[in-house]
Amino acid sequence: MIRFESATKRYPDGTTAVDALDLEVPAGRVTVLVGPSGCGKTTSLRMVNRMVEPTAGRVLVDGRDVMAQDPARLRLGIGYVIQQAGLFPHRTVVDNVATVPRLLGRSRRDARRRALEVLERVGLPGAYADRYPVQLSGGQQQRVGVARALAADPPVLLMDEPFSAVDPVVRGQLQQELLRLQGELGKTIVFVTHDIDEAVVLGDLVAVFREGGHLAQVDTPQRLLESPADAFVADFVGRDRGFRGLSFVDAGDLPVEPYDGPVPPEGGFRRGDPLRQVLDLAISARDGCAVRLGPDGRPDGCVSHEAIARHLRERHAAARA
Ligand SMILES: Nc1ncnc2c1ncn2[C@@H]1O[C@H](COP(=O)(O)OP(=O)(O)OP(=O)(O)O)[C@@H](O)[C@H]1O
Repeated sequence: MIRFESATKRYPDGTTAVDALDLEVPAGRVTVLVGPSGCGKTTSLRMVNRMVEPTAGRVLVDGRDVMAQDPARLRLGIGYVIQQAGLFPHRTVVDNVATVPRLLGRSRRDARRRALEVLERVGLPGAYADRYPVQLSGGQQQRVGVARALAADPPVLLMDEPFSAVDPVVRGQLQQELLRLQGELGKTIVFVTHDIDEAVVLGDLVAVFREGGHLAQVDTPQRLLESPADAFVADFVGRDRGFRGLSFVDAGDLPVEPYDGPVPPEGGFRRGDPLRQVLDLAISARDGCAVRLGPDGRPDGCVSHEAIARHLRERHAAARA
């Protein structure tokens, strides 16, 4: 677990980059720091591995003040991924990834084996190993950056806008791959982005910063979308937050009506699917109904968008009661 205790960074020119940050980053989860440009996200992230040293307050990793630890040793347990991967251009992909295991004293052969193993994990099989970074696409370079950060198997991973330089489609793929990888590895990840959609997709917890290095709200994505703490957060999470919030609501207890038609061209939904998908299906269907599929893939009911709206009204009333 990482804990910021009134962590503050003031620069000599008088800029307060981070102002008395109190934040608990739970172990084994993804915590996203999000906010407009210049609000102190990167500075907060870099206080974890001592690339930036707090001028007041403390940052603890597993209960130990980072300032009491040797920076080089501290960083061996903390992977770091940055925008545009930051790869060594004159080293091959496999050598880029093998750098940290080599630093940790592994033999050349051992480090290479480990590098190939993590490259495979991030979706880059052996064929890419001996290429140079310039011979890879932006998305592939980012994967190498992630592989390099994972090579020493650190419990903590710091990721600073790692997917901002790639196009939206590749970005979506990288996000899904990170979630899959995290499902297997369970690292403690601190992820910086200025994109609230990315924050909501990736975060178990989302910390919204406002200008001046202040924390505006820390919550689960669902709570953030449903109950922003104030007008700043509401504005930052965006106007369609109500609709996006439905991504976190399960369609399991939607009341369905009998249906004996075929599977419609737009497809159907299943019990565990998010309500956002069901509502979208209902709105796009010609008759205004989303078809539910049973475990055998055959339709077993349908729900109209009016019924979904009623269900949501009842849900809100129950939450208020
Ligand atoms: N070395 C420095 N000296 C003075 N001010 C600095 C220094 N480094 C950063 N800052 C200021 O600290 C504030 C926070 O910067 P930081 O990089 O943490 O913001 P950020 O939220 O990560 O922004 P972005 O999304 O644009 O990367 C900014 O106002 C920045 O100009």
